[in-house]
Amino acid sequence: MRIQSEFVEGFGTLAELGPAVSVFGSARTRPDSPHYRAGVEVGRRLAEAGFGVITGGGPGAMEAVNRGAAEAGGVSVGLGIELPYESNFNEYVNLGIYFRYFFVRKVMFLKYASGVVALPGGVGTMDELFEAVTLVQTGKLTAVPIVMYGVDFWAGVRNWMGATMVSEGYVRPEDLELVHATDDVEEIVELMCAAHPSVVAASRGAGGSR
Ligand SMILES: C/C(=C\CNc1ncnc2c1ncn2[C@@H]1O[C@H](COP(=O)(O)O)[C@@H](O)[C@H]1O)CO
Repeated sequence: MRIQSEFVEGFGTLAELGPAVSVFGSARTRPDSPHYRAGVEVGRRLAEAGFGVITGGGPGAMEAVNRGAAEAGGVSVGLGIELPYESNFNEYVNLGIYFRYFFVRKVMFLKYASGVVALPGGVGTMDELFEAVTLVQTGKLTAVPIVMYGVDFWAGVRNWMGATMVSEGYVRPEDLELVHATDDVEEIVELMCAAHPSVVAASRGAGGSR
């Protein structure tokens, strides 16, 4: 059965991955944009700190993050998705798996994530980000840092959650603290390192930059 084989292949391939951060973001981010440059920096700094990256393996922000990680010598995972039109891994993926089913792929994004970062994006990015928030909020996923990169970009969502969801009683105020927002790539790396001190120690032992 195709669904079962996708789970088996995903678990089998990723089980030995080591610490990695799942990074989501728009397929449409242009290579000449500040958000693409930020994605490259996120990938590069996470790799230097000892974390692999996991993206959707596609273009835009996914490519940027894979590029930064691969160029820094890190593990650069792409979880590709079969789409009605042709889609390939971006050239910076060095460990790739293809999925037909979004829901199987989403399990893989989070089961192997030591943290989650959302770069600016559209509905796909929102879906992946809020899946992570929901699983941590409900205790189905061990709490890991979840970061929105781009304070201005995400401000509307964050403000609405506070002003409407919390005040209507649909979200607990403390649940807002599950998600950090920053414009600083170093803060992302610090959050991941603080949550996973063993990665920092191993990275130092291997001659890493931290
Ligand atoms: C639309 C374009 C390419 C689509 N290719 C994708 N390949 C892999 N993963 C994708 C793709 N499109 C969306 N995703 C997933 O959703 C997130 C981005 O969605 P958004 O709506 O663009 O924010 C991303 O994290 C992927 O996991 C253009 O060439």
